[in-house]
This record gives sequence, structure tokens and C-alpha cells, in this order.
Amino acid sequence: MSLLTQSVDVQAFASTQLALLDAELQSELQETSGLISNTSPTSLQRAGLAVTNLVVSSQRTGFGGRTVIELGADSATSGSNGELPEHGIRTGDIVLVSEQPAGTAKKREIEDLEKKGVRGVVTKLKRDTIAVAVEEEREDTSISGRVWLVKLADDVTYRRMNLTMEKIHKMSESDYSIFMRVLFGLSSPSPVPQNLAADPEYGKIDWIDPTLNDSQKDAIRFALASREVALIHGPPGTGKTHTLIELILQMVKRDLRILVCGPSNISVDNIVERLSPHKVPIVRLGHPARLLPSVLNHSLDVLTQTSEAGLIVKDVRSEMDAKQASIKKTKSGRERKAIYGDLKELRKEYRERERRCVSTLVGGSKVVLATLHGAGGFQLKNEEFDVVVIDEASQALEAQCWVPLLAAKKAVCAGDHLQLPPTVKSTNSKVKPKIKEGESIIKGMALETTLFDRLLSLHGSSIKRMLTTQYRMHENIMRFPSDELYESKLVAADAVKDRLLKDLPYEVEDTEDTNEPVIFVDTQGGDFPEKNEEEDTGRKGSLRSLFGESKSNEMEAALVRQHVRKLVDAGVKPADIAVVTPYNAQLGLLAPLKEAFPGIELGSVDGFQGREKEAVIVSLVRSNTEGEVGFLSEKRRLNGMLMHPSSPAGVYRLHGGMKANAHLIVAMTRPKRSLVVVGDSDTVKRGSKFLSNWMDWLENNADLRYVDAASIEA
Ligand SMILES: Nc1ncnc2c1ncn2[C@@H]1O[C@H](COP(=O)(O)OP(=O)(O)OP(=O)(O)O)[C@@H](O)[C@H]1O
Repeated sequence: MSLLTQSVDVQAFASTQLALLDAELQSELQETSGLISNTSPTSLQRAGLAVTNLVVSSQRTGFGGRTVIELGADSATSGSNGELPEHGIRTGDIVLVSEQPAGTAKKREIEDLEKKGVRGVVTKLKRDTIAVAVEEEREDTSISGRVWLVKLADDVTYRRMNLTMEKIHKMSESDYSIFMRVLFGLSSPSPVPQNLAADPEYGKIDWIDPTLNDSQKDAIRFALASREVALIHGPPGTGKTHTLIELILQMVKRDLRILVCGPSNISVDNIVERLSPHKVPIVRLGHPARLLPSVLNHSLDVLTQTSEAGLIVKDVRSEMDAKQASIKKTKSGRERKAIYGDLKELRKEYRERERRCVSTLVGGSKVVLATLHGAGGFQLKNEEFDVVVIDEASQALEAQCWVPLLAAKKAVCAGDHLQLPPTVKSTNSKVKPKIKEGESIIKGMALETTLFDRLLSLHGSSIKRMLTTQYRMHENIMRFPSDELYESKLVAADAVKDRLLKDLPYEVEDTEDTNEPVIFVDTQGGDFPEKNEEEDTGRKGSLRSLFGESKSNEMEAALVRQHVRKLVDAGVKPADIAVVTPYNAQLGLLAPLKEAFPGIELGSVDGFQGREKEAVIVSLVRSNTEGEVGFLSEKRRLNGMLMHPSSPAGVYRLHGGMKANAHLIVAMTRPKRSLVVVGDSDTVKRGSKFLSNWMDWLENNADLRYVDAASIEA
């Protein structure tokens, strides 16, 4: 990754970002439209990207005055229970609902489909229905007959990032705030007193949670004292969010107004849930369909309807519903047109009333929370904040961070730059950034270089504080990642440092598998060779682009199954066990575990960053005489594959811009009480220095087990 260690020409920065963002959007659009036009509806459905054979079962007015259509299974094709088939569509997905093409028809243009259908956001999923809030411009399109629903690329995020970068591009140097100057290295950050713990202002803080550890307190003092920017580096399990909550509450006490953002809805909701008991006035922006049910009572859209000012808005909504219903009964085109006209007027009124209500609600909140791109919505247009707090900043694109930062005076970013970087598709695609004539460009700048990374290179660790006590892993599980990545600075909290599976709060037998924190099942010796998935399954044609090449290892899968069985027999609940592997084909082989042990988690290493589990089993798959490690060892960025988590068949989405080492770091830092690694040390250690160190460490420190191939039941 190329980082910028010097000050940045802001205009060139913005034009480079614009070119990179455009290339990224083009790659995403190409990928989606390529899939939609070359793959049959049935295959897309299998891939979790579409649902076929649907009919519109109802239509009504939903949140924000949008038309919501509800889709159910077409009774001519569904079974007697009316349930929808398994699908990979999630609430919040942007989808197209359109007349269904013939089953075998393949070649189709996405534009044609859009003409015949409507775009919208999925707002609710039930076993038998999917609700879609239709995009405003197209809501007078009535769709009938058999339809299908296809997932589209989400371009809203890009529009917001582009707008922000364009604004920055247009600014002249005299427009730059001191905050902006620091972030681009044109000025140095204001100095922070050396010994904050002894400082008259920051030394004696009345902590809301007095159990915070010293590194957490230190980070909070530092973030409060910094004038322009502070980074909080939180390795896995060190209480990054915990620290942010205290920081936000301390800022509220100091009468500061705060905007809290994260790259994903879940990262923001996590903070809303934890701030909520503290009774500070907070409001969460964002489409209610994308929020966790537990935070809905802080959702701006919901408050808009339940607050006093909201009640007036509600009246207009009922009127709109009545109009919607009358459309169905009307046969005459002229009458319909008149009704659509009325609806348009009502919608205008609705929006005006809603806008007034929104500005009262947002204006009255000390803490406003939104996703990074959500901060670019109309609701925050003229709002001012003293501090912008960004959680999971190391997983956000820098352009995304600038959406809230453009109007900021100070930023606090929390993250861990050693974990997975944000996903970027354009790095390996054929789309190359187009540079506009006359624009200067910053060579070597990459879209996936995060703000967190760039600021660290620019200002060094003087703008950062690291959290060092971790509350997740047994001491031995923590040791290798701490030594290799975190300068041996991590310390395991007393409560977790010697916790084993046998000490779980429910009954678990003391066995050789439940009383060891780190087990290495070494399959070296060549008896457990890998297989190339593509050769074996013979998948053809365009599906190859969906499924791609992957590796599997049947004997490793058998060893994993055997280990899971032993843990469960000893009393460990399947829900406390996760099996992870970097290869999708291996996930396919392991899939039967889900039926045998309901509740067990099965996933690719990148899908579960940050989620802890009592026991994690990692299957490394690679085993060959050539010492080929490929994906596991890749230092350059590569197109990894992400398994669609909800797909029954094991489906793959292209997923780019990953560092393989980061995948493994995520896997090895998730377990609390037991990490089991299954792999061929001979092959794997030839992959990279990091892998070789890991294998050596495991050989010397783990409970080592060699396996006799003959003893394994396939
Ligand atoms: N000072 C503390 N004392 C006791 N427990 C703590 C402390 N700080 C954090 N924890 C606990 O550590 C766990 C991890 O905290 P939190 O979820 O805030 O971590 P995080 O670093 O944001 O996690 P992740 O690694 O998933 O990003 C939580 O169970 C939390 O209650």
C-alpha cells in the first residue's frame, strides 16, 4: 500500500479521489450488469442475487411517504405453503423489481429491465413476502403479472462521496479550516500537554465508568485534549467501542455537540444501543429498514411520526394511503392521471411538514448518529458539530470519511489499521481511472488507503493512543498476534487470560480438547492433499465468474468435523463454535456441519470481523508438494472470494482489495477460549514470513497433534 507521508496538494487529492471513485463505481456497475445480463434468472436466484416468480400482493405508503410494494410467491409456481424460496436478499438492499424474463432467456440489458420495472430499497423480509420501498421518480409505474427482483449496485454512496470530493476540489486555500490543513499536512496538529494524567484540566475526570483501564482513560484524555485530530487504535477485544461511549458522554458533559459515524449501519447501531441507557438526547439518521429493531425508537424517521410535530405529518400520510388505494379501483386513464397529480401535491406537503419536524428533532439532539454517507443527507445540511467521531475508521474509504468531516472542526477516529481494509473492486478490474485534462494527480494514491493509515504516516504516532488491555482472548491465543503485530503491547485482562472451554458457565467436560487454548493439528506429510474446486465441479460458462476458482481439502474437512463432534460431545454448545476457512470450496465441504450441529457458525474469514466466539477452528486447506500457498500468502492486493452468508448452495461474490494476512489475523483473534488450527505446516510456512512465523510459533507453543490419515473417517 502506498501511503502519503508528506503534505498533500488538496486539489490534486480531490481530483485523484474522483478518478479512483469513478473507476470503482464503473467496476461495480460492470460486475452487476455483467451478471444480470449473462446469467439466467434461476442461476442468479441460486447465487443469492435475485428472487424469481413473484407477484405484487399489496401496495401502500410507507416511511417518508414512499410507496411500498409487497411481493409474494406466485401461487402458480410456489408450493402450498406460499413461502418464498431461500434467497440472499437482505433489508436495505437496492433492488430492481421487473417483469420476469423467460426462464431460459439469458441475454438482457439492465437498462431494458429498468424501463419495465422499478428500483427501490428492501424494507421488510418475511418468510412469504418481501417489501420494497419504491424510489420516488418511478412510483407511478404500475407493475403487474409475474415479476422478479434483482439486487443492484448501490450507487448512493458514490454520489455522496463524489459530491464531497467535488466540493473540496472547488475550495481555494483560503477556504481551508485549520482542521483541514492539519488533515492534509499543511499545518501540524496543536501540541497536547505531555502528561495528561497530571494535567489540571484532564487529570481529574469524573469517569462515568470508573472501571475503565489506564490505556482507555489515557486515550479519552488524549481525545479530549487534542484540538484537531486524535486516533484511537483498538486491537481486537480492547474495548474500542466501550472507550468511545465514555468519550462521547464526557464530551456531552462538556457541552459539545457530536456527530458519530461509522462505515456500516451495524457499526452505528452498536453505538446507539450502548449510548441509549445513558439518557442523552440522541437521534439516529438512516432508512429504518436498515436499522436494528432495538434502535428504532431513536430513529429520526420513527420520531418524525411519533413526536407531536409528527402527528400532523401522519394525517397527510393517511390521505395519501386513501389515494393509493383508489388507484386500483380506477379504470380510466384520465382519472388515474388526476390521482397521481393529487398524490404528487400531497407528497410535497408531506415532505415540507416532515422537513420542519426533522430540523426540530435534529437541532435538539446533542448526539447525532449516522453512517458516513448518511451524514451527507439533507437532514444535516446546516447543522454544526464540535466533534465528528468515526468508529471503525480503518474500514472506511477516506472519501467516505470526508462526507461528515468537511464541516468538522475536530475528528476522533477509532480503528485498527492491522485488520481488514475497506473492500475495493477496481484494483484488479480492467477499469482504469480516467484523469481529466489539466488535472494534477497524486501518483501512488490508492482508494483503499484509509484516512487512518494516511494520518498515521503523515503525523506519526503522536496523534494516536493505543488500547492495550484485551478482554477477549486467553493469554496464549493473544500471544502470537500481539508479538507479531502489536509490538507485544497487548495484555490479557485477568478475567479472560486463563479461561478455557472447560470453564464455560455451563457444564463442559474436562478433556484434552477443552483444556487447551491453542491446538495445532498439523497435517504435514502429504497425506491430505488439496483439490482444485473448479476442475472437480466442472462449472461452466458465466457461472464461473460467480463461483470462481477455489481450493478444498477433504481430509482437513474430516478433521474439522471430528473436532467439532468431540467438542459437542464434551458439552460445548454448537452456537459457541465457529469454523472458518479462506476457501469457499472448503466451506462447501463443511456445509453439512450446519445440519448436524444447528447453531454452529460457518464462514469465510472475512465475513465475521470483530465477532467473537468461544471456540474457533481454522482450516487452512493448502497442502501440496510445490509449496504453493497462493491466496493465503498474497501480499499484493487480490480478488478474494466472499461466500454469500445466506446462500444454501454456497455462493460466491467477488470481493477485492484484501490483504490475506489481514484475513488470518481476523480469524486468529476471534476466539475467546479455544483456537484450533488445522493445516499443513510444510506447505503453509513457505507462503510468507508472516505464515512461517505463525507456523513456527504454533509448533513451539500450541498443543501439537499429528494425524494418521488412516484413522480419519472421510
Ligand atoms: N475497562 C473494562 N473493564 C472490563 N471489561 C471491559 C472494559 N473495556 C471493555 N471491556 C469489555 O471488553 C469487551 C470488548 O469491548 P468492545 O465491544 O467495546 O470492544 P471493541 O474493541 O470495540 O471490540 P472489537 O474488537 O470487536 O472491535 C466487551 O465485553 C466489554 O464489556
